[in-house]
Amino acid sequence: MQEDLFQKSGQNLLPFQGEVRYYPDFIRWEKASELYRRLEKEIEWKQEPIRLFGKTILQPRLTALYGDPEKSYSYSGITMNPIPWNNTLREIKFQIEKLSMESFTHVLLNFYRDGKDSMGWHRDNEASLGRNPTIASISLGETRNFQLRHYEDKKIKLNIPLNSGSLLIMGGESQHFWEHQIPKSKKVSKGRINLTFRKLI
Ligand SMILES: O=C(O)CCC(=O)C(=O)O
Ligand SMILES: [Fe+2]
Repeated sequence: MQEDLFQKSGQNLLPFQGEVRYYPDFIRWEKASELYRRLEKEIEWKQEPIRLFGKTILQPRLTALYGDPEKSYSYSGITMNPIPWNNTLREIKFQIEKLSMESFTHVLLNFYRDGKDSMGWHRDNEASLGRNPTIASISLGETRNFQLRHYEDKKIKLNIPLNSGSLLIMGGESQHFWEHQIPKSKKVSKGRINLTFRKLI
């Protein structure tokens, strides 16, 4: 019983081969709503084309990259040049770095306008992230399901509903052995903003 009190957040949710830690109440609810409203307005959202199986399609969500100006970030056949940090993002970065004791150089932002927006199965395993990257992910707005499955045995699956104000930290070997996605949802009609803080080396 007692132990439950201390395990509400931060314990490793993966059974093996990596770490995924969830902090459901990292930002309190009213503050999370305020940050959502600010970021919806302030961020230079774009719908980027990507190459998938030899075809060019538009991503089913809006994105933006902010961060230290000297490094660009390439994934799924696109290269993004970062926009310099703004105050809202700097404030969130500061709080995450304090909790995780890691430092981050960039944040990739995703805006899922409604349940039709999504992100398919992938691993964040670009060489520019280093061997065992720590990725810190903030959720604001509507709750969406974050699904993980083992890369080799795809039957091993986890579902984590990410609520507004939550922080999810992926680390260790997780990007080698686990892939993740945000599936489409018929139940969701409002927006969710996600921020994934990364360290590019
Ligand atoms: O929206 C999310 O929670 C996941 C985002 C993600 O996986 C990514 O940006 O690589
Ligand atoms: Fe990802």
